[in-house]
Amino acid sequence: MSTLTAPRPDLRSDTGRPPALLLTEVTKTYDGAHTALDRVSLEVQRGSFLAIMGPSGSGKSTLLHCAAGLDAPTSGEVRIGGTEISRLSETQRTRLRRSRIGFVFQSYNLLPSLTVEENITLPLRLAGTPADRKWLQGLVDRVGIADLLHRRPAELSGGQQQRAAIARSLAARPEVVFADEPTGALDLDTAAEVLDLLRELVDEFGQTVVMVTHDPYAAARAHATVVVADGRIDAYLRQPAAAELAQRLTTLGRR
Ligand SMILES: Nc1ncnc2c1ncn2[C@@H]1O[C@H](COP(=O)(O)OP(=O)(O)OP(=O)(O)O)[C@@H](O)[C@H]1O
Repeated sequence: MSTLTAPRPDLRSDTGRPPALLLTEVTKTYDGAHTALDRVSLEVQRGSFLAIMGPSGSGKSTLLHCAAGLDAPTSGEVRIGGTEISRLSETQRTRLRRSRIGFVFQSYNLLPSLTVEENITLPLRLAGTPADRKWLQGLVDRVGIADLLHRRPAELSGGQQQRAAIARSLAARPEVVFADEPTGALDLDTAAEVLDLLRELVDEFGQTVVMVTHDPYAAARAHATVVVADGRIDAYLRQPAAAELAQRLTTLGRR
């Protein structure tokens, strides 16, 4: 078994603590026939930013869903901060997702009838966790939406909505934030700002982020990129250049 390790930023030491995310020999078979993930092992250290890339249909979403407890693997083990989640019941997984995992989606997924502030604190209310006001204030200041808290999502730009979604993902101080194409709906400049923000949250707050993306420039903002092909990890690249990733994906697309 090859366990791959994302590099850790300098100046941070958490020796002795389990990794933020650990996948061991994870296999996912759909309809008892199609193997979407084939014995994938992956270790993501706390405070690191990992990108997942690969051709269409290679298994990126399946990997994200199994790693984030949205779906159960057919075999193998998934641990979030040391807790084995692959054998939990659906109810237990839902509870764990609310308290220990954050999500950022391409389409923001903010509830239109709630204000930005209500959207951000919704995961806490669902988890029954008391709000840490000081943390939340620092978070909305850092994310740059402190002046927008009383607006509804429809009154925000796409970039502002994604910033609000990022603040929501961090409200409960989760073990891992999973981002699924977080810049897919944004123009180039706004996408770059959102990626810079994600990277800064990793570097400043020690947050762990795992991001699926089709964009080599987005992946190049991470500490490392896993390239998935045919349900397996084809490559693990530390700080690859966007051009190298683009070349690799073009080659895989031709296979
Ligand atoms: N619910 C499902 N039932 C059956 N097959 C599925 C299901 N979800 C995904 N698959 C199959 O598993 C494989 C991997 O799909 P997955 O969505 O993980 O790929 P992906 O890399 O995220 O693709 P894309 O970049 O196009 O979103 C594909 O062959 C897909 O058709």
